[in-house]
Amino acid sequence: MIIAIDGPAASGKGTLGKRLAEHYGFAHLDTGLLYRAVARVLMDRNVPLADRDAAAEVAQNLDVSHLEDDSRLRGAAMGEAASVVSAYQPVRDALLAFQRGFGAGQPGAVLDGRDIGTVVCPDADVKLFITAAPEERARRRHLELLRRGEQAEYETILDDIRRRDERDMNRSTAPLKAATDAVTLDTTHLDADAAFQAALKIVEGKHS
Ligand SMILES: Nc1ncnc2c1ncn2[C@@H]1O[C@H](COP(=O)(O)OP(=O)(O)O)[C@@H](O)[C@H]1O
Ligand SMILES: Nc1ccn([C@@H]2O[C@H](COP(=O)(O)OP(=O)(O)O)[C@@H](O)[C@H]2O)c(=O)n1
Repeated sequence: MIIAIDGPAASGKGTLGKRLAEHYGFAHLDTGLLYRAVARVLMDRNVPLADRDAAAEVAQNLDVSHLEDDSRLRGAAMGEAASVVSAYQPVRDALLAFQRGFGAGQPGAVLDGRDIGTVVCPDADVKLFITAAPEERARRRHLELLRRGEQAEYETILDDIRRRDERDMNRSTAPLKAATDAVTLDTTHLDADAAFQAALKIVEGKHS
């Protein structure tokens, strides 16, 4: 079984994906980490993010084995940079096969990102589109960054989130949007436990 989770920045996709995967004993892939990792390699090499050919070359040769271990990937700068390189079609093309093959040989997989229900797994068994008001998402990300020890201003994070959503929704390739057969879950007034319970109902409802 494949569960696809999409939605804007800091809506709780990863948190939910992890919990659903634990609940069902499925593999989980936070696909944002792939784009963050491409951005990180470019930044480490001092290559401008605007260099599309270099970004494509990095994506084609990306080492996907240590994504979860690297806390720098989760920083605010990398999220912004990921959103720039993720708009390049050759970068997306290079990362597609890995995402589509993810979870093969497992009882199931949960993938979260921006285009899982629309492009990566259009035949997913369940598609969730997780949203929350930008102010609530900024509040969550602010807390998260402070906990990680990153300097962060709420207003700056809110601006960053709005700009990134705008870019992700309006790019020509695989824009952020709900698949026509996705169920939208607004978590503005749901804590992580309540969001998980609501998602579980949707998943079970699709399979009962
Ligand atoms: N429903 C929720 N209510 C409050 N905080 C949440 C909720 N879901 C996730 N969080 C917290 O918000 C932050 C962003 O969540 P995350 O799962 O990383 O979002 P995304 O993967 O969509 O960027 C994390 O610190 C997470 O613990
Ligand atoms: N499937 C995906 C996942 C992420 N991305 C891009 O990667 C960026 C970082 O994604 P992320 O999921 O790690 O970001 P957060 O929602 O955690 O802030 C996004 O802003 C998108 O531009 C994408 O284009 N497609």
